[in-house]
Amino acid sequence: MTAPILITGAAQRIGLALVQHFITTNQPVIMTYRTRHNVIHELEQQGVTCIQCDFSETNAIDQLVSKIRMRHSSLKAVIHNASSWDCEEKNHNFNDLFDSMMRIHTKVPYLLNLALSDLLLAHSSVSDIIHLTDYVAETGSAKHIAYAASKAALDNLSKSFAAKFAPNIKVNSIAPSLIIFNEHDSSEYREKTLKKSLMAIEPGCREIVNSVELLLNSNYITGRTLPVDGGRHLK
Ligand SMILES: NC(=O)C1=CN([C@@H]2O[C@H](COP(=O)(O)OP(=O)(O)OC[C@H]3O[C@@H](n4cnc5c(N)ncnc54)[C@H](OP(=O)(O)O)[C@@H]3O)[C@@H](O)[C@H]2O)C=CC1
Ligand SMILES: Nc1nc2c(c(=O)[nH]1)N=C([C@H](O)[C@@H](O)CO)CN2
Repeated sequence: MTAPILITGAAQRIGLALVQHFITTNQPVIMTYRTRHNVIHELEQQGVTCIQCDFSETNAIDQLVSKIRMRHSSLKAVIHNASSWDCEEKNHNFNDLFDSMMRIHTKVPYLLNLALSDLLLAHSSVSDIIHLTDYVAETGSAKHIAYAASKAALDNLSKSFAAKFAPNIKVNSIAPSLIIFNEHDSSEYREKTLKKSLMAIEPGCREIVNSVELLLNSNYITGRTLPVDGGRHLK
């Protein structure tokens, strides 16, 4: 029985694209969702283990880990995708904003990596941890200050955990810039955002699927950050 891949926050967009990709490759998947989107039923019908989990709740991590342990004795990979793109302009309670950003983007991956490390080590070959960070982890963001700081902390976890778990577990970050817009994004915002990168396109989720597969298929890349940003750093 092939060990499953765990993907957090995978009921929509990039996380869902990863789940749907692994279904096509017959790779078992455990996914977490906060909101039970309509797609969840379909995923369950396709054999995906779907676990409801709101990481803002105190016991969420312990409950998730125990549910995983009840069914599985090893894991092929853990992909930390769950995220909240919140900002100071929308949330003026800066104390809460900072704590929620750090919790979902840094504390949850940190605690899950430590709690699940024995299942990753039990995998029959080298396993993987992949953190979805962000281009702004490197540059900062005046409009998403706490968000960017939390993603920078998440990126730093890749270095520490890579050193701690080598050679049995590879640990890397993927740092995207624009991958997919949100439905509510205005045409002005879209136009402005597209101009931020050299490629000037909205690449779509396949870019992240390809990046995840590259890391999973490597025997040598660890402790690194894979930038997926259309050359934004050269604009
Ligand atoms: N989309 C893009 O262009 C870019 C994305 N990224 C990163 O890539 C990853 C995927 O991005 P994208 O698909 O846009 O992500 P989304 O903004 O669509 O969020 C993904 C999921 O995270 C879940 N989530 C949010 N907060 C919590 C929580 N407290 N507990 C549990 N789940 C939670 C959401 O659940 P719910 O459905 O209930 O809201 C959502 O389904 C993220 O880490 C993001 O930061 C980085 C740069 C660009
Ligand atoms: N959790 C999320 N994080 C990010 C999103 C998103 O929709 N959800 N979107 C972006 C932007 O695409 C940005 O990269 C370009 O404006 C960043 N992070």
